[in-house]
Amino acid sequence: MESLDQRLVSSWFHGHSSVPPTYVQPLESRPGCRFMSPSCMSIPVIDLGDRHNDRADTIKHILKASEQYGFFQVINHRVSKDLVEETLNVFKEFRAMPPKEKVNECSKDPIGRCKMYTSSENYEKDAIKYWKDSLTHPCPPSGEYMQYWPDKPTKYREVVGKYTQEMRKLGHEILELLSEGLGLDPSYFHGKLSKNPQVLQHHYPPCPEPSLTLGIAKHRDTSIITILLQEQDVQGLQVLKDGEWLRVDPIPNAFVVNIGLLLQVISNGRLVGAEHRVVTNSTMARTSVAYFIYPSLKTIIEPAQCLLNNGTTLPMYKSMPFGEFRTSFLAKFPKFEEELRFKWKNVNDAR
Ligand SMILES: O=C(O)CCC(=O)C(=O)O
Ligand SMILES: [Fe+2]
Repeated sequence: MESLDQRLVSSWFHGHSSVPPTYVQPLESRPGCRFMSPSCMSIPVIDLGDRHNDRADTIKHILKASEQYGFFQVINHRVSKDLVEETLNVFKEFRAMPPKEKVNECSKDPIGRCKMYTSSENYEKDAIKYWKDSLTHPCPPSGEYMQYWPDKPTKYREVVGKYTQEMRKLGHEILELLSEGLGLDPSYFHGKLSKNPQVLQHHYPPCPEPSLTLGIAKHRDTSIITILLQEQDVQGLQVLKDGEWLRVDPIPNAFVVNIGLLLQVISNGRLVGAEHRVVTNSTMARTSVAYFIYPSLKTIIEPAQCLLNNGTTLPMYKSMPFGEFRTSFLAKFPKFEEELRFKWKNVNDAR
């Protein structure tokens, strides 16, 4: 059997003028133009540094974007441009290392929380594979697990350590705005709900037949929110809005933020954990870095009590510890969200 370093798309794609049959998506999943919106349509942009707007305005905009799209970009976020560049560079240096070395650098954690994989986390189960390689590890503020992170390139731990601390601050700032908008305490997400952040870097090599493949299948994130850094000049991310795929084009010095399924549940369905996917292209490799805000495994995920107005509003979702949520999501995807929903026949049945 092939080893992981041999399976990585980046190890073998050179010199292929067509994609192997196992990478050809069924017709209905292919990234055709049929459902593509005009490129003038885009997700909202939230200016976090806008001194002309007051906080109430920013909250109004961010809430509207989260209700209508579940996706937005943030600009003027105060994360240093140099640090963002250094982070992308360190991941690109990682991506250029020999395959065996990459896999070795990600295989130090005895229980596999720091790891590399190709296609998806479920490679064996993926009947059709995805055109990407990924590297992931926890990045809690305590610094725990850092000894299992890659230590090549030499600056990896220093740079990714600083970057994930900045993401934590930015994540809290965004969650404070969303909390205030929803009517929750501004610090609602500061404790166990954001205790287990995870970083996930994707490398999508150029693909000889982009119209037949996908980098990531249509999915929702199982996070509270996700903050994504995408390379300038390489398009790939798309979000499903009203039945059409909308491109999320990179804009300078911005992060893409999306609402995860957990926040959809906590907000009792008010905010949308939107479906998204990644398409490939034939000329340029693409790197993206996702920072997921996750709770600790025992944290109960359920609609926030204070949004149920003392029992006068029905909860739309069942309660579940995050650990169980993750396991069920992976086992039952894509039907999980449906199962999580209460199906009240009428209001009186519920009481
Ligand atoms: O690479 C991207 O642009 C998106 C990645 C993503 O959706 C994910 O990691 O969940
Ligand atoms: Fe995602």
